[in-house]
Amino acid sequence: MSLSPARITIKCANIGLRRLQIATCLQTGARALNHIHFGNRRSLHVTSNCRFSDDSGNVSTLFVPVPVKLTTNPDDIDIGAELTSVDLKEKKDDVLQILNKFYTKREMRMLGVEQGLDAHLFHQAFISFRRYVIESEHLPADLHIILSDILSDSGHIDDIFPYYMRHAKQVFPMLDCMDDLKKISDLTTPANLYQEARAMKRKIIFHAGPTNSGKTYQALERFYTAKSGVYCGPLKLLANEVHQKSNARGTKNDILYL
Ligand SMILES: Nc1ncnc2c1ncn2[C@@H]1O[C@H](COP(=O)(O)OP(=O)(O)OP(=O)(O)O)[C@@H](O)[C@H]1O
Repeated sequence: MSLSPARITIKCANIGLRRLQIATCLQTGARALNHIHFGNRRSLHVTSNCRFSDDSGNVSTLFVPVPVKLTTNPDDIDIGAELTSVDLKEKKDDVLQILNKFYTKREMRMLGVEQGLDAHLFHQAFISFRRYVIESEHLPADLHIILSDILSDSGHIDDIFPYYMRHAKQVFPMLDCMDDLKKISDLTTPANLYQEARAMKRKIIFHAGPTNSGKTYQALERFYTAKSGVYCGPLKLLANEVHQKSNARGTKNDILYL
C-alpha cells in the first residue's frame, strides 16, 4: 500500500485485543484478560480479574473450530465404495461404534497431545470428524478404505488417527503454526521486540502529566509541524478529529483504520 502524504493517522481498533488475550494466556497459562480498555487517550488499562465463562482457564477454548465442508454431491463417484464394495452408509451404526471407540482410547488422546490437541481440542475435532464421516455423501477413498478394513477386522482402530489428525488440522489450522503463534504472541520481554527499530538512533519525547494538562495538545502541535509523522489513537472518533484538524491546518494526512 502506498500512502502519499507524509502523515498517517491510525485508529487502533479491537484487532489487537484478541491477540493480546491469546498472547497472555499462551505465555502465562493465566485466565483470559476480559477487560481491556483505553481509559484516556494515552493509557491502556488491562483488568485481569475475570475468568473464562466456562471457567476452564484454558487457552484452547479461545480457538473457534472452522466448519469443514461435507461432501454432499451424490453424483460424484464414490471411489472408496467402488474399491472396497462396502457402503459405509449402510453400516452407519458400526462406523459410529468404531469412531466412539477411537475417541475413548487413551493412546489416541496421548498422540493427540503430541500433535498439540489437548482434551478440549481433541473433543472439538472429534465432534467435527464424526459428523464428517457420518454425514458426508462419500468419504475420501483412503479414509473409506481404512474404515472398511476396520469393519472387516483387517484394520486397527488406531489406523484412524492420521485421518482424524488431517481433519483436526482443517478444523484448527493453527495446529500447524502453534510455535510461530507463541513466538509472535510473546509479550513477556518487550525489550526484545522490534530489534531493528530499537537499533536505530531515535529521540523519544515522553509526555507525562495530569489529565487535561496538555500532553496530547503538545504532541499534536509537534505532529502538525513535523516533516512526517504518525498519530495512533485508540478511538475512531479521535483519529477522525486529528485527521480533520490536521487537514484543515494544511498538514495533509491519510487515515488508516486497523
Ligand atoms: N497550550 C494550550 N493551548 C490551548 N489549548 C490547550 C493547550 N494545552 C491544552 N489545551 C487544551 O486543553 C484540553 C486538554 O488538553 P489535552 O487533551 O492535550 O490534555 P491531556 O493531558 O492529553 O489529557 P488526557 O490525559 O485526558 O489525555 C484540550 O482541549 C486542549 O486543546
